[in-house]
Amino acid sequence: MSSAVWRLADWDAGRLAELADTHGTPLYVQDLERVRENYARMADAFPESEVMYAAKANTAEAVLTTLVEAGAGIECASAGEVERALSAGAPPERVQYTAVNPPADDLDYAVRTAREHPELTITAGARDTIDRLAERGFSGRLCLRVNPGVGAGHHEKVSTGANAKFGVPIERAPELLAEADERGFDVVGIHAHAGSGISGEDLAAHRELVSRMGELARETAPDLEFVDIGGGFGVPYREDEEPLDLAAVADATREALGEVDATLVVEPGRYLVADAGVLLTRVNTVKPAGDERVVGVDAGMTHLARPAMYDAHHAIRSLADTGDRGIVEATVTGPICESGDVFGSYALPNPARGDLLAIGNAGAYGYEMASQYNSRPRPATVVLDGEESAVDRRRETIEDVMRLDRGAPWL
Ligand SMILES: Cc1ncc(COP(=O)(O)O)c(C=O)c1O
Ligand SMILES: N[C@@H](CCCC[NH3+])C(=O)O
Repeated sequence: MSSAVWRLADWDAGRLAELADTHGTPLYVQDLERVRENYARMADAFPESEVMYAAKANTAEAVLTTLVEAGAGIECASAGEVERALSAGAPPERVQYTAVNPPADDLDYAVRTAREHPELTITAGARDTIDRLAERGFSGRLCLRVNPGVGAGHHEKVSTGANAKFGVPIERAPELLAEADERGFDVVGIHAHAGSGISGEDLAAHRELVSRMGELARETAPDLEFVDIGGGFGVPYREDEEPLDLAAVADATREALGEVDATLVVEPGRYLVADAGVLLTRVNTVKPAGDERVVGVDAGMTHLARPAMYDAHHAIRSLADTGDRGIVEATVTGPICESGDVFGSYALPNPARGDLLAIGNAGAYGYEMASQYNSRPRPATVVLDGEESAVDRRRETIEDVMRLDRGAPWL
């Protein structure tokens, strides 16, 4: 079995430096072999279950096809993700669209797609959504998203299980399931998701969610096909953090679920892709600031939003030939005109202009949350597979950024 943790030191510095020279920076690099290893570990821990990859973590085409080929289904948060999953070859019966306050266009798309592929499952988290599906003539495979009343996650902004935006209160689920059944929907599953980045003490909250879902399945819906307990499996972001003991988590999950006559579904996103990705960036500016150095790099919050958004920590490794420059405390900042555009403070070999740095664990919610704020083009993604490498997403240009503008000369 592959190592449960892959740290920045495990990346081949020479190869990353070559990729940066060839493709420029900032550059996302995603290792498909590591994605396969992560999937295999998850599938191994949950052998009689279905693993649905939460595509929102990373929709690079090669990542989706790699996971589909490995056997994963795909959990999608939008019409765009469903389209990506299907075009990556996911069989429609392994695709789930989780509708969260869905825009009309998404529902139109989902219903049209379900007409063509009746095996597709649509998950609704509000009675309103069920009504809107019915209005569009949908009576196919329906899953009900439940709000179990217990949330978890690495930050309050990613804890969903007790947030009223997500799902119907668990107490109302029996009534809504029965009603949907009477209205002629093919009610196939129940779903809940505690939140993202669950580890340590949060695991107890997750077990509580699983136990409530088990009870709901036994009590009200004995002929469901599946009970989906969401994703959220955490990964270590700090170099001294331990990885999840996935086998123990899986055992505790099965115990908390109890006997149910339905398939257990898990929806990992981060766990499958986070440590398989790095963001490469070059130092542009070095400024002394008291005992510290302010180190400006060419990646910022528009490329990797997590530090600005959640104060998330991502390890940074210098890939430069730093000789005996010594270690300094460096505040690593981006090029965006916001004070929050800071990755954090790092002890690094004294950085110099042109040094290449690798930012770790960038494979999940990295490129996906990138924006064009400050009219900054989004970076390229290169995927690695053994000795092979390929550009999965090309770097945007300023023309790409302006493509939709009214009156752009090339329109
Ligand atoms: C419904 C649902 N499923 C799965 C996931 C995947 O979460 P994670 O990437 O933490 O595994 C998310 C994101 O939090 C989600 O909202
Ligand atoms: N975007 C979050 C995870 C949220 C997942 C979506 N429910 C993060 O980077 O940690």
